[in-house]
Amino acid sequence: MIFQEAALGGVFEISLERKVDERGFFARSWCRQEFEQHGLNSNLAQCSVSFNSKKGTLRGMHYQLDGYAEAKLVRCTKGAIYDVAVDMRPGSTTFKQWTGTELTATNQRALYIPEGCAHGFLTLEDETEVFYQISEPYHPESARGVRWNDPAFGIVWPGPVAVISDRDLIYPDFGPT
Ligand SMILES: Cc1cn([C@H]2C[C@H](O)[C@@H](COP(=O)(O)OP(=O)(O)O[C@H]3O[C@@H](C)C(=O)[C@@H](O)[C@H]3O)O2)c(=O)[nH]c1=O
Repeated sequence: MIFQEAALGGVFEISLERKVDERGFFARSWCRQEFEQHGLNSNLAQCSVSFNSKKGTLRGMHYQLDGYAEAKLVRCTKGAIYDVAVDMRPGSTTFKQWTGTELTATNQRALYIPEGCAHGFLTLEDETEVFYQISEPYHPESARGVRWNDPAFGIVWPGPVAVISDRDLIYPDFGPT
């Protein structure tokens, strides 16, 4: 696997290192040892699939509170997404900054999002499937979110939002509580 750290501390773009032959290729998509060598969280509590019927579906921006904070490895197995992480770690040098990248079934790239970052994506095609590996169990009581268009973060999305859950639509502006 090829690890490239993003501008947001601890976020990595991970590409496949393909071993190509006449049949196609073989490539490792997750490896505990390589994750540990790069200082990434190698715990794996669950894998999940998110299917999105329509282009312009936005899910996010989600995170879980300390104690249940998740590291996520996100991959697009059908279609295409613009995948975004926002740094929600007070004290981090990149607090409130964001990074985004296109993950597609064709580029086969994954994004690693560390604990303390909010995560979300916008689908760029109909019938897009996203595959997650997540380090911690789902704990809805600890789930939190920030709004996709909150000016506190200024995320620049590559297209309009057509489908979004009621919950994700109404997160209040981020600020001191
Ligand atoms: C996230 C999650 C949801 N669910 C259930 C709750 C609900 O009935 C249904 C849909 O849940 P949600 O509306 O929270 O799904 P969704 O909005 O797709 O939530 C996901 O968004 C992206 C951006 C992430 O980063 C994920 O970690 C997760 O938070 O699935 C689980 O059973 N386990 C899980 O781990």
